[in-house]
Amino acid sequence: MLGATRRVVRFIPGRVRLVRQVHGNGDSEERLHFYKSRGQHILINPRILDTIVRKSAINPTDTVLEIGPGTGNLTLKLLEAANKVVAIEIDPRMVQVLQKRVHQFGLLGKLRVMERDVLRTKFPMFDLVVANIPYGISSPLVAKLVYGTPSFRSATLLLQKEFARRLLANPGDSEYNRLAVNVKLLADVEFVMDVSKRDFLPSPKVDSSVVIIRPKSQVPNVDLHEWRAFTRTCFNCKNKTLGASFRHKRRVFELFKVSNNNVDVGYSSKDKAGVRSFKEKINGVLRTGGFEDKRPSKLSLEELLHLLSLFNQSGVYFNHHGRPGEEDGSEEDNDD
Ligand SMILES: C[S@@+](CC[C@H](N)C(=O)[O-])C[C@H]1O[C@@H](n2cnc3c(N)ncnc32)[C@H](O)[C@@H]1O
Repeated sequence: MLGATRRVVRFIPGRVRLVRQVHGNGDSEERLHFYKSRGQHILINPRILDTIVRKSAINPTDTVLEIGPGTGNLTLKLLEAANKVVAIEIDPRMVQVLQKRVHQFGLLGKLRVMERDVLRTKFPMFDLVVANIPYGISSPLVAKLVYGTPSFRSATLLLQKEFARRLLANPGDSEYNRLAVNVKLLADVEFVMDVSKRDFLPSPKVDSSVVIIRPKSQVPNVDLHEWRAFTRTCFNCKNKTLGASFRHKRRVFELFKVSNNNVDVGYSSKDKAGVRSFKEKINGVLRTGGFEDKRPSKLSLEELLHLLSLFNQSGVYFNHHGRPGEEDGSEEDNDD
């Protein structure tokens, strides 16, 4: 069996733990400080590793992208199942251990390692993602995958349990938030299993869950920049009514500018009258659409899409990319 890991853990005072890790084949021995700040919690339960690989339904012709391979426990199993693995790892010490281990199993020819920060790296071509990701970057990473990646079959991700619950949440659930609604627009999320903190080395403070994100084959015809700016405005205070959220003076002012080609707004009576009538327009959309007393955390994807189209039809835009005739650019955004 590939990649089994026995370990001896010693605690040293201070920030980090010294972990003496002895790999299954006996002759590779590494000493590593695992950094909390990098989310370095190594998955050591072979049963969980096997389930993650099996549930990912990897074809022998697939290229798998692994984010944060660490010391390679998951990588070795992915290399057995896939044609190729591209692994993006930020920590050069981990890269060294990974390459040494993979070499020992004669699988180096199937592995490409990119020693980079995944959030600053353009993804290479791949068929699917399988990864135990660093939890600290879950939100921008999921957004990058779902919003910034041309086409892939699925992403099997080991996530912090609470974060996974948010991705799986539905309107009305307490965990339902902007991230959930943004992901739902473009992808379906399936729950696979919960994973105990005891299955990691060192143990994190939180439990984890595995989910599979599958991009939808048909997505609503909506400008994605406009959509994300719209959900940012709506979910700013997710439990307030939309009527109350859109009453906010600064918000109305910003939307007025965006909807009017970033026009300079001063204190002239003409400008003030312009903003006043724009505010009336917003209120009119909310009233006639029946959204004034609704809370965003209770609205379905379809209802939110309907509200956005009502706004746009009335000339209310949330991002200049959304306005007719504007170029679609690319901008990074954190959805949480
Ligand atoms: C939770 S560990 C997973 C290790 C391994 N995949 C496993 O399952 O045992 C996360 C890994 O991601 C790496 N990492 C952290 N931040 C990263 C980043 N911004 N870009 C790429 N890798 C990162 C860490 O160094 C660590 O190896």
